[in-house]
Amino acid sequence: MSIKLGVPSKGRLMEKTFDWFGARGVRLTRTGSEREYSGAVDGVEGVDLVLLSAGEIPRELAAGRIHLGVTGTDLIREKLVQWDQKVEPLAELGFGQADLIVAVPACWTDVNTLDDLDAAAAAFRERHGFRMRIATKYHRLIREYLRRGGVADYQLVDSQGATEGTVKNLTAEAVADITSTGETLRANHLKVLEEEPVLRSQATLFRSRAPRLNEADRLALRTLSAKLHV
Ligand SMILES: Nc1ncnc2c1ncn2[C@@H]1O[C@H](COP(=O)(O)OP(=O)(O)OP(=O)(O)O)[C@@H](O)[C@H]1O
Ligand SMILES: O=P(O)(O)OC[C@H]1O[C@H](OP(=O)(O)OP(=O)(O)O)[C@H](O)[C@@H]1O
Repeated sequence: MSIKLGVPSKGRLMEKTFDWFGARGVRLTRTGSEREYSGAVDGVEGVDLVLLSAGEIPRELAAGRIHLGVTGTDLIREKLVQWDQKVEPLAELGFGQADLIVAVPACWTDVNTLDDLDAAAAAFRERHGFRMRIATKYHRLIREYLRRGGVADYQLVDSQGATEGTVKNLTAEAVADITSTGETLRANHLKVLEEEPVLRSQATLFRSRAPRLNEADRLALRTLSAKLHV
């Protein structure tokens, strides 16, 4: 066996993850053609690179199919029930920072807080005969947040991407999504509720609590952890 390190297979998270490891003397590279999902780890023996969708890394860590993994804290908390029993955060990587927020149309001038949203949701149901739709891919986190915030009369509709477009497309009245610069929200005439974010997320290196390691793997993991100072 060997230690398996899961990292995002594309985009900004992949590049910045490669840079973060590289700065600590562990070189991650993609091997093969541009479209082939295989990679290599130089600088430490007994560690394999596994390129995965950021969204699948939580599940792979929980199952113990990878020993270490880089992904956003938002995805860990959304996808793993009792996440802290399944994975341990080893280091925040200082990129991929984004807030999970709830946003409503900017023209809803009297809706600025969760209390306002609750009132608007009740009025919406009264008027339209169905519950206000909030588009998101963060079903568990948002349901829990709205329950704690006392918002009741709503329904979640699933949106796996381009979530801010759902309001214009008339498939939702509000959205709950990740934002960093706020540009996508502004461009789609949405405003964030004046509340603490549901969650502040960033890219983080996690260790799986699942696998039992043999002596060689334990040594490889110790060597890697020492290099990374985690
Ligand atoms: N605009 C952003 N700025 C910073 N981080 C972001 C931004 N959008 C998303 N992220 C973070 O990037 C991580 C991956 O996001 P997402 O699940 O959207 O990945 P993806 O690029 O669609 O990949 P995949 O579809 O392969 O899972 C999440 O942890 C998320 O918080
Ligand atoms: O606040 P901003 O800086 O504008 O960033 C926010 C956007 O970034 C993410 O989308 P991504 O680009 O990952 O595409 P997606 O819609 O497919 O998730 C997120 O879902 C928002 O749409």
